[in-house]
Amino acid sequence: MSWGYKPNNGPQKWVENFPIADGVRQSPIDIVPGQASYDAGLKPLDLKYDPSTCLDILNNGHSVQVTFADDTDSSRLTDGPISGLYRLKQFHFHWGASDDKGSEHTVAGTKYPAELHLVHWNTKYASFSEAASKPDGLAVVGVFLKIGGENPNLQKLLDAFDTIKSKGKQTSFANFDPSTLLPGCLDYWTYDGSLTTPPLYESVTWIVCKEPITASSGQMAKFRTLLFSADGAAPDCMKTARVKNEDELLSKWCSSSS
Ligand SMILES: NS(=O)(=O)c1ccc(C(=O)NCC(F)(F)F)cc1
Ligand SMILES: [Zn+2]
Repeated sequence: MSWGYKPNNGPQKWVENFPIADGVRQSPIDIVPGQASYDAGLKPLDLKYDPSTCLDILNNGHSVQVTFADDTDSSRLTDGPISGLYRLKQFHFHWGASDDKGSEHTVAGTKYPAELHLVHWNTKYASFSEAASKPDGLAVVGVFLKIGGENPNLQKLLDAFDTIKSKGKQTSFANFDPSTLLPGCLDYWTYDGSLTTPPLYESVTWIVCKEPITASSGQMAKFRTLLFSADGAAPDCMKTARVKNEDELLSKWCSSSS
């Protein structure tokens, strides 16, 4: 039985096979803006993405993921809270069964309907897999989705969902620019945390954007048509999101405007 989001294999059970679930820097957390400390030493994020590095879109059974060619530095993250250069590997989403929940991080207890994660790895290591388990191996940019107007950039992804409805399906997906999914303002909170799904490696510098992007309720409903289950198996609608115990956040807050 592999990990998932059901009562018998979900977040409360992950510690049985992944004891680091009880670790010291587990994500997600509740971000409490009033308790975050401002750090004037933090730089604005520098994100540069090359749409020609976009490869394919995949239903991996616990999210929908868009994967990028990471053999060059052309899609990368620098500055912000990190040192060095981190290459974009993939982005994916977490969402809920209804519009009132779904994000993994919360802001003073507020849940958003979904959360986008842009996953980057530190090029001081030879590959993503080598970086994935190192304390400074990964940097994930998180962007909240809130219900609002139709998002035409998000729609390009949703239009591909019908061909990757069940687990394991993937299809080519070219020339998508992930920066079209970023908010206008890139102010962020940052803290040292972990992967939010098994193996829960404590290898992530989290960079959570303060400003959400929008998706319509209909667009959120499209995420929920994706299935956890493989072709032929009993259909099991995908709803993701791990919500960890509410603990203090020792975060730093950057305002690139100041
Ligand atoms: N939801 S998250 O924290 O952005 C997140 C990002 C990446 C992975 C991932 O690549 N797991 C596979 C690995 F690396 F071999 F462990 C898991 C979770
Ligand atoms: Zn994620």
